[in-house]
Amino acid sequence: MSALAKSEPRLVEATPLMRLDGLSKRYGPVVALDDVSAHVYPGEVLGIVGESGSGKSTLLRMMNLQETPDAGRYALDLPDLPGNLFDLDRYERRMLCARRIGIVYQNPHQGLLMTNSSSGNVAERLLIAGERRFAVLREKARGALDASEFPLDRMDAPPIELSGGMQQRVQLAKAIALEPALLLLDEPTTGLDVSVQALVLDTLKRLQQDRRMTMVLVSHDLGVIRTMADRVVVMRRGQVVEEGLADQVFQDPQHAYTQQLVHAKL
Ligand SMILES: Nc1ncnc2c1ncn2[C@@H]1O[C@H](COP(=O)(O)OP(=O)(O)OP(=O)(O)O)[C@@H](O)[C@H]1O
Repeated sequence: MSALAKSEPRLVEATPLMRLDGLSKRYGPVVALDDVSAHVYPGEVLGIVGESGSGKSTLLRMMNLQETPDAGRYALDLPDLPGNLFDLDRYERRMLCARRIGIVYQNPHQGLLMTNSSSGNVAERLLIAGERRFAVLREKARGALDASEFPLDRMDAPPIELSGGMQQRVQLAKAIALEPALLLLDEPTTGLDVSVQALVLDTLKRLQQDRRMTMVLVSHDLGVIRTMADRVVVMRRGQVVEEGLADQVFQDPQHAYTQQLVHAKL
């Protein structure tokens, strides 16, 4: 699928950058998450895979502090943060997300102002974090767009005038503009043509390798997870049913549900 070979498995470091412990969330009678725990090591790509409704996006929204669970804890191994990030108030959450967590949504309307310029969308992230100098904003926005392999001659065009692949690159530029500690990707290539999807995945992989970026990638597409992830969490009905190194999980799935997923894909 991708022109870039998957990198060698990275050495596992002792302290996870991110740790989720016992997250549970109900929406009325629907159990979206049931005692979910997961962790991500620095520089690693964690893939989260599972059927529709298994709780993947809910989990990612929690990592982006957009939602609070009914129970559970969330920690990032970064200076000056509480042991449980759900203890932060709304303003503190917003600042932490703007400065340290980037997110790319499946639907660009969720992440972008579609009629503002692409460079303006990226600059907005920098503005929230306190940058006010116009020349610096523009230069940093240009750098982030360039790193996302966005065609710079279109940087003043609004996303609404761009292709789906380019829109995802603007989202990506906005997400990485402040070099976040954690990059969250929620079905970032779903809905794109297969060839465009491969190019966007190549960009993500290049960024990951060059910057040793820590990523959490949610996808229902095993091919995407297989291309990108070092480790995988398999979710079903709000629970983690299997977790392990991606190659192991794909070659020798242990849980009946994972076996079904893997064999359906072959
Ligand atoms: N805001 C909400 N209000 C009510 N129910 C919700 C809400 N968000 C999620 N749910 C429910 O929680 C469950 C998990 O949803 P979630 O979107 O996390 O799954 P998913 O694995 O990401 O699915 P998909 O791949 O279809 O996006 C589903 O049953 C969903 O209907």
